[in-house]
Amino acid sequence: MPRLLLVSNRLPVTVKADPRGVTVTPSAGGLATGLSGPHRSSDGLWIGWPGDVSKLKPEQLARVNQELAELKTVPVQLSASEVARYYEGFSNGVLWPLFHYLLHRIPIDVHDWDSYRRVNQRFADAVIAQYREDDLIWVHDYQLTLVPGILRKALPRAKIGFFLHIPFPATDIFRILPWREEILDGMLGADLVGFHTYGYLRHFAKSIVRTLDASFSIDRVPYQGRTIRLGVFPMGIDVAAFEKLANDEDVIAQVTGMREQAKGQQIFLGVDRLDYTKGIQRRLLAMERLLEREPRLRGRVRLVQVAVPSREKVDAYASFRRELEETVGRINGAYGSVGQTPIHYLYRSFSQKQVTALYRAADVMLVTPLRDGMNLVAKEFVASRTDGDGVLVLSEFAGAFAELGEAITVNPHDLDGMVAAYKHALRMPEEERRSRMRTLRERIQRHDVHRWADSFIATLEHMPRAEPLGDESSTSAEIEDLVERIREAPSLALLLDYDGTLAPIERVPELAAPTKEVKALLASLTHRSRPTDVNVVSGRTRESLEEWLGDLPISMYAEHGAWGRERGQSWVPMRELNSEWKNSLRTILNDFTDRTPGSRIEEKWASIAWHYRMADAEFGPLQARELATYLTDILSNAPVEVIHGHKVVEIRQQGIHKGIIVDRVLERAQPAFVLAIGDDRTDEDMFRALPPSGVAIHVGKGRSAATYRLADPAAVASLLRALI
Ligand SMILES: O=P(O)(O)OC[C@H]1O[C@H](O[C@H]2O[C@H](CO)[C@@H](O)[C@H](O)[C@H]2O)[C@H](O)[C@@H](O)[C@@H]1O
Ligand SMILES: O=c1ccn([C@@H]2O[C@H](COP(=O)(O)OP(=O)(O)O)[C@@H](O)[C@H]2O)c(=O)[nH]1
Repeated sequence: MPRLLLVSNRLPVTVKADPRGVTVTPSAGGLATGLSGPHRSSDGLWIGWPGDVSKLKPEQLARVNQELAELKTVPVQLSASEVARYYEGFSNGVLWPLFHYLLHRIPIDVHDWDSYRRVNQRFADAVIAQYREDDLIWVHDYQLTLVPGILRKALPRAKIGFFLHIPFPATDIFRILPWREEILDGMLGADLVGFHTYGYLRHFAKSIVRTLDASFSIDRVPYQGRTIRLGVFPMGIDVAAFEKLANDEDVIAQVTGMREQAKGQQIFLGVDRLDYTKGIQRRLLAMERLLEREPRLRGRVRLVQVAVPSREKVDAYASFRRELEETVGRINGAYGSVGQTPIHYLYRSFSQKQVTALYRAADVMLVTPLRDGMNLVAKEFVASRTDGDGVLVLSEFAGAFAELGEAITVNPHDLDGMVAAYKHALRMPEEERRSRMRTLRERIQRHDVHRWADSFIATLEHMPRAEPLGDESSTSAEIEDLVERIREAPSLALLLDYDGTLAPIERVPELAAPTKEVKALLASLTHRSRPTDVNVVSGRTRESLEEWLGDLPISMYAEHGAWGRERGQSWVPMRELNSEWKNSLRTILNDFTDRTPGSRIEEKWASIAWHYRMADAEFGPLQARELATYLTDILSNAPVEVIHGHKVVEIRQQGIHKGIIVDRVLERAQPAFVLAIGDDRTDEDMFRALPPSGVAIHVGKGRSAATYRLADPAAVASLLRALI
């Protein structure tokens, strides 16, 4: 197995310093357990933040670093300001509430993006420093979404996986984020992007379509010359470890103690980080309503709520804690008595052993988040019930819901429904409880955390390595060489595309008029000391070219070569035009345009184009596919071609393409050197028709038959200027 480089915000260690010294101990969280096997067996490294070590003395820090190295971990130290801005400010103040659909928890003014970007760069730098050829890199979670993108640029052929542990929200929520493009682009730096559920995967894929103008098919995303695979990998837990703990003598003694103490009462249990996503407030309100409506239950049920301190410096967490504690006080004040308290609220963290004892002691486990990526507590409860009893109440908004359908399911936004679920749980006959628990146990046993880690790693390992696209611009030395060759040629013909080559692409095509500089440049080219034939070969109409370039001493070819106006002459068709086939199309195209808001028809002489650039990012392509299939079918005997281009379906008379202009120019001008420049698929026809001595330049990224590449119209202008 290749070496594994694991990257997560937190290292799976706990650093403790007290007057006796400092210790670094591996922590027992879900991720740490699941990945410890592959980490060890691949002789891998884990890169992450070791927690706040700022108060350690230099000799203590040296000791910590040595222990971290022994544990095969690489620390990324964060300053107090980075913790405040990258971790608390952006990751947990913005991304966390947004991805959990809780928009009102996001501060109005967000300004920690810069720090998020810089810290992601620091994590990526730490990976790059450790990387050896053939390593597998696995980056985790929302704190590090930019890391795969940064790594892809530095290590184009590396195998990179990314796993998101929290929900990916619906597109309309996600696109609120001003940095949505950067986040998606960062995640797509990976070869494999994993999610807990298919719902999250689908939301991600749709966001790609809407935000990056990319496409996807089932589980593949073609993006920047690579194919990224999306996968569903629901995380499990270390079932064997929980089963073992559940049967531990100490644990059983604790369970007996708790049950004794709660004699005559049914125990409801909640175990969560104190987080507003976990639905703790509504869980309490439902309990309050139950006690209010069912007086006979007062003194007969208790809710033990563990609330682990979490992200306390984030305002939303601090205010949520106040709200929660007020509710606990109110319920206990109203329904408690000298001898009993309905809500046992424990604001601290417990060991895995203590948590397992709580799971075993409970009658009803309440897992009722408003949203939760997975929720491992639900699975740990099931794993701990080696006695086969216990009822799980589970929110349909937890990722775990996709696997644990035998639980009593609740919508935490429906308080009456929650109350009904509590009653159902209290009354459920033992036989039914055991039957449901049996099925739940079988399911989590099969899909444990080791299987989760192995299956992600195996999928990543077997993916083909990304091949660099080779679409970098030509070097300045290469371009200087080319310019020299052209300058030496006794005569020259230039075939220049317009949009994307002489003018930048505009969202509204009518706005792409040439600048004064470009027009002056074209004019100067015609005055070179050696004969120079300047041709603009465009997909635009005659009218557009005439309006924009008609006063220049150049030749122009419109509609991909259907029409030409050669220097000093008037517009003539380049082929015999036959437009009868158009009549039958107008009704169909009008119908599609009416049904597709944002689309429009552009009628030219030799073609009709249906543009959908401004239509809905998902609906437009769907309609276009239907239109193209339908037209190909009904026009199979007509002398036309149906071309599905970028955001356009074009129906064009057969035999008309930019390639036909190459022959015409060669024949007319007999140039010693011919140079064609273009950015689009239609320009490839021109490149293919060049004689062996001709040279083609592609503008921008993407595949092309051209030998040279320039970045953009500005680079084209500077090359043309060098020819004068
Ligand atoms: O590191 P913290 O800020 O203290 O937060 C603890 C972790 O919380 C989140 O957990 C998520 O991952 C779980 C496992 O996949 C999943 O069951 C749960 O639903 C998620 O909320 C967070 O994603 C981690 O990065 C944090 O370390
Ligand atoms: O006092 C506690 C309470 C919880 N946990 C652990 O914290 C994790 C919580 O994971 P979950 O996926 O449920 O939610 P997250 O906190 O990651 O959002 C589980 O493994 C719990 O066993 C713990 O170790 N001590």
